[in-house]
Amino acid sequence: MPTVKYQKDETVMGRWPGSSLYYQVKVVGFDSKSQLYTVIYKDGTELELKEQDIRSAAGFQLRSRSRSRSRSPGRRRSRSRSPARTTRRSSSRTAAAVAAAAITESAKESSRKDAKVKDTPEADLSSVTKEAENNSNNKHEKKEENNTANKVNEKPEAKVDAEPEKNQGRYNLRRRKDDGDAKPVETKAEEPEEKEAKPAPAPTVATTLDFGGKIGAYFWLLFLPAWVLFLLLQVNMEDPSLVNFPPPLPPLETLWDTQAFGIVILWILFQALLYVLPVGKLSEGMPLRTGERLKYRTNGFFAIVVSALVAVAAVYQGIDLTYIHSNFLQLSVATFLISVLLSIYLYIRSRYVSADQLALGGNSGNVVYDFFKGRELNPRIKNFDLKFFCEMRPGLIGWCLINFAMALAEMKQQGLDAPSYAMILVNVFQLLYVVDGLWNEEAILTTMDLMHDGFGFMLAFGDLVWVPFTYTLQAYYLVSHPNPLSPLVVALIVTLKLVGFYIFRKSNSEKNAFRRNPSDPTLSYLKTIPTATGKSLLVSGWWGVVRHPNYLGDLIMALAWSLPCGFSHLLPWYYMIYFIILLVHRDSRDMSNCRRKYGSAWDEYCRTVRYRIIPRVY
Ligand SMILES: NC(=O)C1=CN([C@@H]2O[C@H](COP(=O)(O)OP(=O)(O)OC[C@H]3O[C@@H](n4cnc5c(N)ncnc54)[C@H](OP(=O)(O)O)[C@@H]3O)[C@@H](O)[C@H]2O)C=CC1
Ligand SMILES: CC(C)CCC[C@@H](C)[C@H]1CC=C2C3=C(CC[C@@]21C)[C@@]1(C)CC[C@H](O)C(C)(C)[C@@H]1CC3
Repeated sequence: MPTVKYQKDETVMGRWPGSSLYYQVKVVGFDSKSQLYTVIYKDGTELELKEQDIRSAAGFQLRSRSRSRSRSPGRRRSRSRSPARTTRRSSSRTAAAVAAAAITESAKESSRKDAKVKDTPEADLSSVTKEAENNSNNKHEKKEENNTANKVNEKPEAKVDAEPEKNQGRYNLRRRKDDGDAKPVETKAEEPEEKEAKPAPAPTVATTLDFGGKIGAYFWLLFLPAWVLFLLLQVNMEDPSLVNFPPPLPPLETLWDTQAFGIVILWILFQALLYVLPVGKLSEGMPLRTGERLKYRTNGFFAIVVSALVAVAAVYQGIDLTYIHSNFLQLSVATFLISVLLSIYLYIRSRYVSADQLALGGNSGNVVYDFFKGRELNPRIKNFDLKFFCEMRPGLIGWCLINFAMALAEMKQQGLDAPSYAMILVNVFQLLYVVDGLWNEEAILTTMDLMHDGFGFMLAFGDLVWVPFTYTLQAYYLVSHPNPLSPLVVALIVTLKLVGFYIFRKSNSEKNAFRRNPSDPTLSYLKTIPTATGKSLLVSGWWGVVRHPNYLGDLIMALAWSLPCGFSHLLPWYYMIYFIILLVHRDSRDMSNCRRKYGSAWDEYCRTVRYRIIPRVY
């Protein structure tokens, strides 16, 4: 690296993304194209930093022991702490607040003592921790070794970042061992120093390819639709056993039905209309890399109530909803076509958006992989958020409508006056799940899909086809495979469902409330681990039991959905099996994302909370 400021193997101070904290790092390389330095932290975390976020080690001066002794005890304690320590939240100070305090206090102090500090680039954490600890009633008693690196807060930085999360975009976080063969497709020229307050777009490059990478993307693109077709053919059979493989294929021309296509289009338009109505709350999403917070119309509960009223009115008007049962294959093919067209549109438009609008994972440079995974994080047509809409409306509410139609089909086919217990349980359980999701619609804004994943084929197909046409298999199965249940069994299954629901709801609400307002007084009893990004991790409460308590609750509920169908066939257990695979994979995706984001703080969390989903088992 002949013409660059910092040399390979040089030890320097690198700013941690989104904060004004500097750590000792080693320069590993420099990319002249992107003008980024690759640096490695002591804990092995590798980042790419701009030159302006690196300082020479000599420019920093760690506070000497003798000097620190003259300070208040609160100040002294703070310096020995690592970014990955466990703290008790008393008066609700969290890492975000600590980081904010670090920034604002250090800015205030630097202007107050301008004359004194101007030419003394001295490292200082005291102003940060003073405010933080005062606010937490000095309960931060636990001393821990700094297992990341020597952390210091550069005092005389005039343009400190008021919102840590705003700055994430300037860095490309990756671990050395995760390096894939992905090529950077879009990087942005370095912005001048003066623009630091408004962060530059992210050099969004997918370095870790999920789902088996490029080859995997080809596989999933072919396999997922074929699998849905297989399931739908299977459930139509009298004996849907794997022994009867392959199920007989209907003539191809019968798969297409223009009326079915029209019905699906009308349904999506109807849901879109309900979504844009100025009814309900406008909720703010999590801060994006640019610092912006998008607004979402969270009127999902209103949408499902109106949809239910329309469905019931339609039945009273003599419209035969069992059409859905008898034309299930045709409806699914029509929806599949729409999801493919939508994915193509999404991919094309993603080629024209700026780098800071891309998701970190779907930008590998490989067309097929990016088409599958999705490139753009929040594709919108004006205020109409396509990802949010597809995830929460047509498919999710369609799931309930289809279940309802299956109950009517069961009554018709079995000659019943009312649906069977099993059908009622499946309908009510899944309706509760969807209604709960829509009632707490705001909580979706802190989930992986909304915050991190791009919108491409996987989610478009998942939301529009996978959810309504495979999550309804239990109800479909019951139409022609009755399974009588005794009241005791019903009671046991209901209890199981309620237990699962309680865990699911409580844990999701706890995390959502914490992410939305880390200072929420109702959460002040919880312990947290601050991270160097400014966000904290919950380490007690539900998130202290296992690392994904919400998945645990969801799995228990899935069990309660399959049990009413009995044990005669594997098909109604398909959801349970698929869901275990999905959540285990999702958990490991989330683990590596969080490991990359939070470095040693995440390791600390994993050491404290040892199990992923099931306590003492997994
Ligand atoms: N029925 C279905 O088909 C499916 C249902 N689901 C359900 O959807 C819900 C959302 O799931 P999903 O989006 O996968 O993930 P989560 O809602 O579990 O979100 C994971 C994120 O939470 C944050 N986080 C993780 N640990 C902590 C902690 N200790 N303290 C604070 N924040 C933490 C991290 O984000 P950050 O730190 O960046 O905020 C992490 O990336 C779940 O209930 C799941 O069961 C999911 C998939 C399919
Ligand atoms: C096609 C692939 C193999 C898998 C695609 C996965 C998607 C179907 C799921 C990814 C995350 C989802 C969520 C829900 C539905 C399924 C998908 C889209 C969810 C909306 C269901 C209702 C819940 O209450 C929820 C927590 C809001 C769920 C959020 C995640």
